Amino acid sequence: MSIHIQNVSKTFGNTRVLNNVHLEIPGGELVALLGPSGSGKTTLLRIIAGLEQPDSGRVLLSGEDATDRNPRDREVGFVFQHYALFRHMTVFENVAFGLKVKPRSERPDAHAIKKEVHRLLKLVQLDWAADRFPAQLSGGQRQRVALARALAVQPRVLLLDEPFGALDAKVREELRTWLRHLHEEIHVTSVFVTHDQQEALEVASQVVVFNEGNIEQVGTPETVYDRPATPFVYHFLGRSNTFTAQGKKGFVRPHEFEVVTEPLGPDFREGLIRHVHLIGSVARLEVEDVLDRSTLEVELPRTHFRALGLHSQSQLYFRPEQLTVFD
Ligand SMILES: Nc1ncnc2c1ncn2[C@@H]1O[C@H](COP(=O)(O)OP(=O)(O)OP(=O)(O)O)[C@@H](O)[C@H]1O
Repeated sequence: MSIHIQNVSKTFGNTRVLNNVHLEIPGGELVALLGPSGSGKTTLLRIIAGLEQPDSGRVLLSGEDATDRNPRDREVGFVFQHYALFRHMTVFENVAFGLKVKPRSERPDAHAIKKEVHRLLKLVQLDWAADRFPAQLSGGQRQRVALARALAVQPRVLLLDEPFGALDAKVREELRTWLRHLHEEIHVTSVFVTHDQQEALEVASQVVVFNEGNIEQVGTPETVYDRPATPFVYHFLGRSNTFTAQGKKGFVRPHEFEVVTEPLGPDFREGLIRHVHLIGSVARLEVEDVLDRSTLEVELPRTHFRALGLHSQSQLYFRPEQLTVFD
């Protein structure tokens, strides 16, 4: 199901949270709403769900105006950051809940419900946990139950609000990959809110970058990272240095420097390593630019760092391989 957001604005008190937002999400995409805290992502998600009304503008689902449609009639599934599972129900009962409360005319019989719940639990790889209670599961497992529960009513859109926000880094990473695979399997239009750049870039097919109630850019992860439309997008998506080369001021990402131990040409600058952080396979260096005494962040593969024989206080030469300039 496609989602069209047309000129949506929303104000709470004196704060304009969404400012004439326009967004088109084709059916079957996995879209990340990415932006800093308070930029309006959750509000837009709630407006799509029908949990919040826009002050102006429209929401179209599959091309039909759904702005005044009740949340129940929008066929959306919702997963929140804090797994809102029923604690007194088993995993099976939690997933079955949405099916059991359907009006009698639409409700599947007990046998069909059982079959469907087991199919969904297999999909989220938790079939073995059907008889457990939420308290007997890890955070990541509970979040997968929440997802199975949201999918049980066969939503045409899946909305996820910081679904992995409350989990530790390792589990988050596993669930990212898992969500991407799941989406490849079921292909339901999905929109998730995150303030984590890495998460958006790794999981989504399209990334929507928010800033203070405005959309700064919409594009594939590659596009928003490699061709940011605005300085905000550039800075929000990764670490950066301000750098002036040949009279042009621009930005350079830490890994976009070429580092050598001898000046190979006139465009190489001299630097001094002030500090070395070894982080996994990467060496992150604080480098003092001898020319203007500014400090730059430079990253290179640890193996390359070793091969150059560098260490703290070493002298080196560097030049940007890429300078991003905004007019
Ligand atoms: N029901 C409400 N009443 C009043 N203010 C609200 C309400 N909901 C949200 N806001 C305010 O609107 C702004 C945007 O909130 P929103 O939750 O959409 O941002 P967000 O980008 O999702 O941020 P976060 O990642 O922190 O959730 C915030 O300043 C928030 O305090």
